[in-house]
Amino acid sequence: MTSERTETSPRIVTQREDGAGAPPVIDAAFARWLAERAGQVLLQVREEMGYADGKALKTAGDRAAHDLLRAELARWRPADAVLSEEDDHSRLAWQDAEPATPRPERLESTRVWIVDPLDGTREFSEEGRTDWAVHVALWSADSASPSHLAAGAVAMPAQHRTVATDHPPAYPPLPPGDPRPIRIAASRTRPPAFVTELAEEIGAELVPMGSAGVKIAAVISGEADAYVHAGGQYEWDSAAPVAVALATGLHASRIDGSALKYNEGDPKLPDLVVCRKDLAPRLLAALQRHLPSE
Ligand SMILES: Nc1ncnc2c1ncn2[C@@H]1O[C@H](COP(=O)(O)O)[C@@H](OP(=O)(O)O)[C@H]1O
Ligand SMILES: [Mg+2]
Repeated sequence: MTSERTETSPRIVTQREDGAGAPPVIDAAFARWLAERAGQVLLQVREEMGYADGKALKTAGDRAAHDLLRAELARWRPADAVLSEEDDHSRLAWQDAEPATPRPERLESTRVWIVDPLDGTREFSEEGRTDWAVHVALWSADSASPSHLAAGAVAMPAQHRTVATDHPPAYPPLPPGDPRPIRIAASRTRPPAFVTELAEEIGAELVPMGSAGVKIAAVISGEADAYVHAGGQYEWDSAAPVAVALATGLHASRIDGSALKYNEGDPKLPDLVVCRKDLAPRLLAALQRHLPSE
């Protein structure tokens, strides 16, 4: 007996070709699916609008990706809470807001999707740049890891790649035996002064690029040895790429070495370091000497 399918046997369809069918059930694969769908929408927005009005392009991209993430999360994970850059900017640090401001629902939830619909917004609006990303992470109260990140995906549609925890990338290759400067990925448009000082002290090179997700993906692929940032950021800027970095076996922490925590009352998460494990002691020691003042 043969198990080959005949011309007339029914085709098992798990997902419609327009991508609108049921997404994967497993959270990590769902995160990849969702980030990639939003990435396709962003490519379309760029295609349709062009680059003449950068501000309008950024706004339209942010909005379109946010709407897609919101709608798909409401449809496929209706019981879960969401923390999204686009929702939360209006009422960051709710503790300091008007007394009547309600406590965000996500703080009572055991599962919270932390999403950045468009990370590297500035680069998205510049023709030819590929250093922008969509971040989708799942925070779970049940996760055993200190960060409580249970899944994450970073889609980089203009680079035709996604890194995600469903298939964590291999640990980055160790550098060749010859000594060569450490490469630190840093903001292309606003590298913190202390990172420049740190790089000088340890003889490192700065590799400028946009988007926190793209920079952490560069550490994951071995294109950079570390990403060091301080001076301001929010949970959505790092949750998804940190989930992937941790799943790959890399070091990820605050710059004082403490654990990165997500789904906090105030979503500000102003600093972090992501690097290979062998580099962490040296970088953290050097960071101690260069900690920026609050
Ligand atoms: N000092 C700061 N304060 C707040 N957010 C910051 C920041 N520096 C960087 N970020 C955010 O971190 C992301 C990566 O920045 P950069 O490309 O400069 O490294 C960007 O996210 P968005 O593009 O989602 O706004 C940016 O807004
Ligand atoms: Mg961002």
